[in-house]
Amino acid sequence: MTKTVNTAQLTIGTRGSPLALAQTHETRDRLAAAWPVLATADAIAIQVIQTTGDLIQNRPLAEIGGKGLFTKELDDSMLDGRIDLAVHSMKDVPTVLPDGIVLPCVLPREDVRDAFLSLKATGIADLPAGAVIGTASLRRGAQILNRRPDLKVVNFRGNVQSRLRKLSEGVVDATLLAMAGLNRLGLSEHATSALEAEEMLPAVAQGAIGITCRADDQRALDFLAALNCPQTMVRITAERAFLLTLDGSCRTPIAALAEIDGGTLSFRGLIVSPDGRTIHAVSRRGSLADAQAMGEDAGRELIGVAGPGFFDFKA
Ligand SMILES: NCc1[nH]cc(CCC(=O)O)c1CC(=O)O
Repeated sequence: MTKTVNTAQLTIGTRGSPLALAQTHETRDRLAAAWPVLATADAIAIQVIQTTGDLIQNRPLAEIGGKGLFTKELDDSMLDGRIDLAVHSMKDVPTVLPDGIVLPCVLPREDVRDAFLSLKATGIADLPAGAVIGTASLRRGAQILNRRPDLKVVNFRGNVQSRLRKLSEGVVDATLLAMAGLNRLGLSEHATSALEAEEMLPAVAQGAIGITCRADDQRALDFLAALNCPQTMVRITAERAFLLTLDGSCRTPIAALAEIDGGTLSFRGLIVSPDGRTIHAVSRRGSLADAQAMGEDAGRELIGVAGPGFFDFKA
């Protein structure tokens, strides 16, 4: 059986931020390299779609609330058939996907660490007392306050470029950004240092790019199968199972990191109160095949330790 593939109709949907576009271009290039039929100039179209998270720039994400702030409009476009694939930062993808949409592919994971950026200090430890940290991330703010209760955490949003500008203007003394984003934008020279996981445990799925398609779109599933990185999939499966069990979003102070060492999967997770005073951590080791169960089990342990009301501060 032969089937003619209408390549001109493979359309990738993406947010319009420079980081989202860089990730989409990486995806397009990998598709073109894997599939000669996708290597011609107009074989792959890119469609920029604005999401609610892109529109609302002046409020903390935690306040806007709701899941899928950066994904809903892309999901709707895909279900309507206007796009075939959507490229996401996995960190922004809700743990439960909408009916009819699947995640068959994650690209090889970038640096998972958070970058520390400051013109005044080399790391969290040597910031002057009372220094102001700009971050919109409850996870980052709470972990910093846990170590340095004297620091002041202020809300700080916007894309990578605008945050770098505010840092140079002295609006804040330091900020944190994902190393992965800086690397993908070619801006890693702006990182003063990279924080190891012992000091700042990253967000669930930080540094991973995921590509979704319609569950019934066999052509898209075939194209994506060639791009999937199985190790990254195992790692984010454990981390997302942990997040799902804790019923958290990227707006709750939850952090997790799964790593593969030979045939062993090791998992670390934590939850922290927004003021940084209370931290509960968990770790697990096991086989790669148990990724999902390991994340769930670690999540249940933390619920048991912290009590079900731990996240009651949630909006
Ligand atoms: N929440 C926004 C977001 N989503 C993904 C990244 C960075 C890239 C990644 O983690 O894959 C960022 C910016 C940041 O946290 O600095």
